[in-house]
This record gives sequence, C-alpha cells and structure tokens, in this order.
Amino acid sequence: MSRAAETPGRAALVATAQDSIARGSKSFAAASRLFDPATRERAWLLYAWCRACDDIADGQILGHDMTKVADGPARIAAIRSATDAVLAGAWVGDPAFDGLRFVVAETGLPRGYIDDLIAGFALDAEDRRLRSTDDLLTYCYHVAGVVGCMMAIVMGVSPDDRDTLDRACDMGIAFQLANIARDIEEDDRAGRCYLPMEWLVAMDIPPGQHMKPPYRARLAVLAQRLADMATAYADSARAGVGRLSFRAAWAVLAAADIYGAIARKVAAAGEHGWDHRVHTGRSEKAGAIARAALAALRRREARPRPRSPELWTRPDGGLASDGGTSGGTGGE
Ligand SMILES: CC(C)=CCC/C(C)=C/CC/C(C)=C/COP(=O)(O)OP(=O)(O)O
Repeated sequence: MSRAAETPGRAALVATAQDSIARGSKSFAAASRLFDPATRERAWLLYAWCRACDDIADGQILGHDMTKVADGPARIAAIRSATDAVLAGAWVGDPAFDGLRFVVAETGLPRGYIDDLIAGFALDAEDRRLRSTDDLLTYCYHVAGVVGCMMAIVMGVSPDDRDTLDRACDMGIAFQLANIARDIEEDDRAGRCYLPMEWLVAMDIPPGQHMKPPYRARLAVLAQRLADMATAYADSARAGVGRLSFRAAWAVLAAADIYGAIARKVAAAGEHGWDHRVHTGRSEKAGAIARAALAALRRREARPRPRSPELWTRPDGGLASDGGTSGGTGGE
C-alpha cells in the first residue's frame, strides 16, 4: 500500500464499496438500499472499511473462506497503519481505507469508535477464549456494537447523544449474537469458538467438542440462549429508532428483521441449525422491508421507555477517546 497514492474519486470509492457490501452481506446490502442516497453511500463506505479490516484480520475474501492466520498481530498492525494514515490526511491507494477518510470528514465520526473496532479485530487475533457472558458481550461490542454506533453517527445521530448510541450499540450486539449462533460450525472449522467457557461447562460440553454429534442437543440449547439474548438487545435497539429519520428507521428496522430471522431460524432448527448456513431468502427480505416501512411510520407512537439496566452497557467508546476527527478530505 503506497502512502503517496493519488487522490481517489469519491464516486469510484462508493462503487467499490457497493460491490463490497453486495458480495459481503446480502442482508445489509438489502437494508442499506432504504437509506437516503447520502446516508447510503456513507454506509457502504463504512461497510467496505469494516469488511476490508475483517478480511485482512481473518485472511478471508469478502467474508468468505476464513482461515486460521499465523501472523495475526502483523495483520492488525497493517490495519492500524493504513487507518492511521488516512485519518492523518493521506491517501493509501486502497479504496476501503481511502473511503473511510470521506466518512470521517463528512460525518465527524469520532476516532474512538474506529480504534474500538480495530481493538475488536485484535481480540480475535489474540485467539483468547471467552470465559463469561460479560466477555462475550464485550467482544460483541468491539466487533459489532461499535459498528452500530458508527452507523448511527452516519445516520446523523450526534456523537453526544449517549442514549441513542447505546440503542445503536444494542442493535450491533444483537446482530453479532445472531452471527455467532449461525456460524458456530464454520468458526469451529477455523479453530474458533465464541461460546463462553462458562456456558459450555454448564452444559457439560468438553472444550473443543461442541460440534461433535453427542453434544448437538446441548449446543442447540446454547443457540437458543444466543437467539434469546439477540432478541432482548434488538428489542432495546428498536426502542431507539423514534429518534431517527423515517428512512434511517426503515433501514435499521429492516436489517433487524432480516438478521433477527437468522438467529430465530438457527434456534428453531435445534440440532440441525448447522446442517446448512442459515440465511434469509429474497421473499423473506421483501416481507421484512414491508413490515419495517410500517413500523418506521409508527416509530414515534410508543411511549419512550428507559433502557433496561440488565443489559450490558458499552464503555464510553468514541466519547472516551480524542472525540475528534483527525483526518479530512481536504488538501494533503
Ligand atoms: C451497512 C453497515 C455498515 C452495516 C453494519 C451493520 C452492523 C451493525 C453489523 C454488526 C456486525 C455484523 C454482525 C457483521 C456481519 O457482517 P457480514 O458482512 O459478515 O454479514 P453476513 O452475516 O450477512 O455475511
């Protein structure tokens, strides 16, 4: 990656980002089409940066064919270095990283969220096992809750609006819990397990054995636990969409319905939840988009309710760090 790369055209970066989301996540690609054009483009650019970081960290191509990488720390260092460069006002010649510079300049996205996400990739690279539910939620924050916060800022939520950002974080956590439930088998093949050790011990599943046939029924119980947690976090997040514009609420609610269906399907399939990779089909997505339109129209009707104190709460994230943006799309 060259530090002296030429100034890229924004439209070309957006086109590459659109391709990244279309190939990386059919669920988020479908939901993102519901945003107004400016928000949609920024969401795609943000997705492309997240996707590129995840691909670099995991040695994958657009989220597929994850392998166990031997040089994890070097990969994280490469992510940090390219990200630092664009935030310091350089172009690095990689559309995913250069695109982040536009997002930061146009939205004022606080640096702390970016660092928190990179710390999430570093957690993965360390390959440390999660012990408790708290460890699981901390991990979910770092790889997804923080993406929810960044998406909220892209949608125009103020970085100072802590309650709305907490709700956005809840949505990211709900998505990640669904993602973990769906990918238990795929992760196991790559030598990874995001089920907390305490959960496995409670179910009497020996370490590393959870995909073995004798434990499948117990694993299904844990998948249901993940799905129930995902529902609780998604419900909390839905209560925050009243503060979004109609189109932003529509996209968020559609994504919640589409991704929520994944967790429910894995849990409902019981021991067969991993026979095929669970997904939400085209007609189901269309149904989710229609339901989300109605729910978005009615988003301000429900009486606001406080966030449950029983839910895990994020650290200060973007507010704890420098709170500012060090990059810009202006001159070099
Ligand atoms: C537009 C945008 C930035 C959306 C992000 C939404 C969000 C808060 C995601 C949280 C992290 C998550 C579960 C990513 C899975 O993405 P993936 O690419 O692996 O998706 P897949 O599960 O559909 O393959």
